[in-house]
Amino acid sequence: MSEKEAGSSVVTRLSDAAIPTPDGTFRMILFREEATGREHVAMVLGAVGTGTPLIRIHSECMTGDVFGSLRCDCGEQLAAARARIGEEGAGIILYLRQEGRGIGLANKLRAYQLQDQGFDTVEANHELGFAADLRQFGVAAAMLDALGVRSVRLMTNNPRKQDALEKAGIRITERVPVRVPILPENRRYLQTKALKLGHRIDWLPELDA
Ligand SMILES: Nc1nc2c(ncn2[C@@H]2O[C@H](COP(=O)(O)OP(=O)(O)OP(=O)(O)O)[C@@H](O)[C@H]2O)c(=O)[nH]1
Ligand SMILES: [Zn+2]
Repeated sequence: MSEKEAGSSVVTRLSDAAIPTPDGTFRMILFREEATGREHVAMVLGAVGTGTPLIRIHSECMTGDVFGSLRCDCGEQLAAARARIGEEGAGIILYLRQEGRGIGLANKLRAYQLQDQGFDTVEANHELGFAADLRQFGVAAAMLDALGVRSVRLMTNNPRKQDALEKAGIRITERVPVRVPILPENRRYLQTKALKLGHRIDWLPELDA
């Protein structure tokens, strides 16, 4: 095991194994964030220690990632990122255990109940006493550092994620948009992300409903 520090985050590499997927055989590398005890995952395909690999930093969304919830775009984004990295033959998915933009699964389900009563995703967080987004990305920088990666092309629609990663010491040479289908179930969520959280979702047809 080896410890790595970047910014204020310290991570310890715990273990790893090959994980074959339809998009290629990734190496799953598990890290522990010392400040919180949370275990975060790096899925690494191919050689990434040189150049500027394509990466996705994905925050845990059990409802979308595992169970295919259509309330959000997470599951589609994760699959799209894996496929795109598979096409390039190299890249990294950092899977961060900050469910519900950091409020945890229990509170996210409460937030969904509020959304069913008419609150949007940001208002629901506020109603529960949380800021709109509690996530920290220093741990992602520490994991990249441990993997020998200092410069990346980042797959995201979220400029705040980009800023946070740059502040944590990672150079971003390009932001690569992640296009996902707009469905009746996720349309309002995507609109709110674009209007209130600053996401660049240029393919949303209109922003006024
Ligand atoms: N609190 C809350 N969290 C949500 C809701 N819908 C999805 N999430 C969480 O939002 C996070 C989305 O993470 P990402 O897809 O990595 O990030 P993003 O900010 O959407 O930015 P992108 O890189 O463009 O996808 C996950 O942690 C989800 O669990 C919601 O309605 N309320
Ligand atoms: Zn989600």
